[in-house]
Amino acid sequence: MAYSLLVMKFGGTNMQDASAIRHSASLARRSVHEGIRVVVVVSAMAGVTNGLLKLADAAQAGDIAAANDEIAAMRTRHFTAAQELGASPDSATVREIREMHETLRQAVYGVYLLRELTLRSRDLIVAFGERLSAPLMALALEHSGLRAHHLTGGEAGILTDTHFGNAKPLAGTYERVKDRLSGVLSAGVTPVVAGFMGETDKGAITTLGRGGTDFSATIIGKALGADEVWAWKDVDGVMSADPRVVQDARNIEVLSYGEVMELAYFGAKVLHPLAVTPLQESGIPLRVKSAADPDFPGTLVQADALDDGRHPVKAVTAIRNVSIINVSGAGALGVPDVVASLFAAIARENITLLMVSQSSSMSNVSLAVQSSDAERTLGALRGAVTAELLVEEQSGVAVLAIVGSGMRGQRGVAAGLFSALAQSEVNILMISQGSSELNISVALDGAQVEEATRAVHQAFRLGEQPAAVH
Ligand SMILES: Nc1ncnc2c1ncn2[C@@H]1O[C@H](COP(=O)(O)OP(=O)(O)O)[C@@H](O)[C@H]1O
Ligand SMILES: N[C@@H](CC(=O)OP(=O)(O)O)C(=O)O
Repeated sequence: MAYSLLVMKFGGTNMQDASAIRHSASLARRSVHEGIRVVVVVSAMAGVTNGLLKLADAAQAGDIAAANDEIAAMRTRHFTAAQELGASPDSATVREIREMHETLRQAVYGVYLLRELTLRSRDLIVAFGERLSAPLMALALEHSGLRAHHLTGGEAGILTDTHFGNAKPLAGTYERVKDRLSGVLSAGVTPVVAGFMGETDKGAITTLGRGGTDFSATIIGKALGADEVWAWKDVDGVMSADPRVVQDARNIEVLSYGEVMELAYFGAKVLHPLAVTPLQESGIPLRVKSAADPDFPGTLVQADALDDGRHPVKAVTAIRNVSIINVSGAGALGVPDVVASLFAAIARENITLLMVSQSSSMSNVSLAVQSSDAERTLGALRGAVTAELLVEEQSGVAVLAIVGSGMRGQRGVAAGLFSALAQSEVNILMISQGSSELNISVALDGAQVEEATRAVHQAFRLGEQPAAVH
């Protein structure tokens, strides 16, 4: 296909040091040299986002020395990369990096003085990772002979709601992004956008949730009507399981938007769960590609799934660190009002429910949530029900899911899952099947999740090459 416009996303691994950045820049340059206009969207250098979260917590806890040490180490890392990419000490890039670290230090000092870390201040701090890597990518592109211009997410036009930490683009975003980036592109300049971040209409910095640079790239892809969005990764593409867990995990050639969303929702870290949503209406494909093997086609994510009829399940994935919150009490849960008030309390707290089940005797409702949300869930539910209902947490759980559009209407898939788990002596705590029939998920003991993933991968022969589909 002859492309005219591509959006390319480079994640933390592809930005981790000068040589990775230089290689990423060369991947963008290859396409620009073929006459394709390219928008580059970058993540923070690997580990920087976690470092920023850690230092913000340290400042809130009163340990300003630890926070400053972390900032100093980060500054050295960015300066070293800039220098290795050819920036002189008095260059605009080095000056900008120095100024950003100074602003970061001041923001962190504010947290320390107040001993208060709001979601809003956390976003301001954590977005520095992407703001600092964008100039490095622009530098690498310029040294490779291109003209480049870096922008923050807000400068690129990404306007979001005020859900700090998990913000969503507002409708006006697409027009703004188009306005702001079209001029840069038509001047023959490659825009480099800091991913993961946007801003509110009042100019406060927001972030789009962990792994959010994928989402930034697809928002920009939709806004500009790109031919495709390419997410470069350190893996071949979206695979039948996490290759760190299953050795013979295989690349999946084609997945539908729906399948990828289910996979991402159920823990496949390879893409942000909402990444494909901007592409669904326009049908713009997303390609997940390997930076180490750029000519390998990777995974094409598009509107239609391709099913070979022999592999109803395409992938197995898991979410770790899950807690099951059990609400029990004889009879009380049979009253519709009581169940409604449980869900209303969850919704007020903006907690994501991974699974829900209610016993047929109506004496028990179980909710699976990320363990990091367990405390808030317990509080919300205890506040919502009367004292005769017992609200308890069972921690150390994992949720395993099988995903594939070929499961629809196919008999025996659930049986295959349960027997694979039974043979591995894995006890199932909860079961759920989405009405879309794109997935079946089970909650199980977290200590058994890797073994269970491997058993399920083998039982559904996910490591095998699928038959050709015409
Ligand atoms: N089904 C899967 N397919 C591919 N990678 C997966 C899958 N599940 C988990 N992963 C993990 O996701 C990682 C890639 O995601 P991530 O590190 O967020 O990418 P990046 O930061 O490069 O955008 C891989 O290294 C891999 O271990
Ligand atoms: N840096 C952010 C955003 C992101 O998308 O990163 P990555 O592309 O490395 O997964 C994070 O760690 O969440």
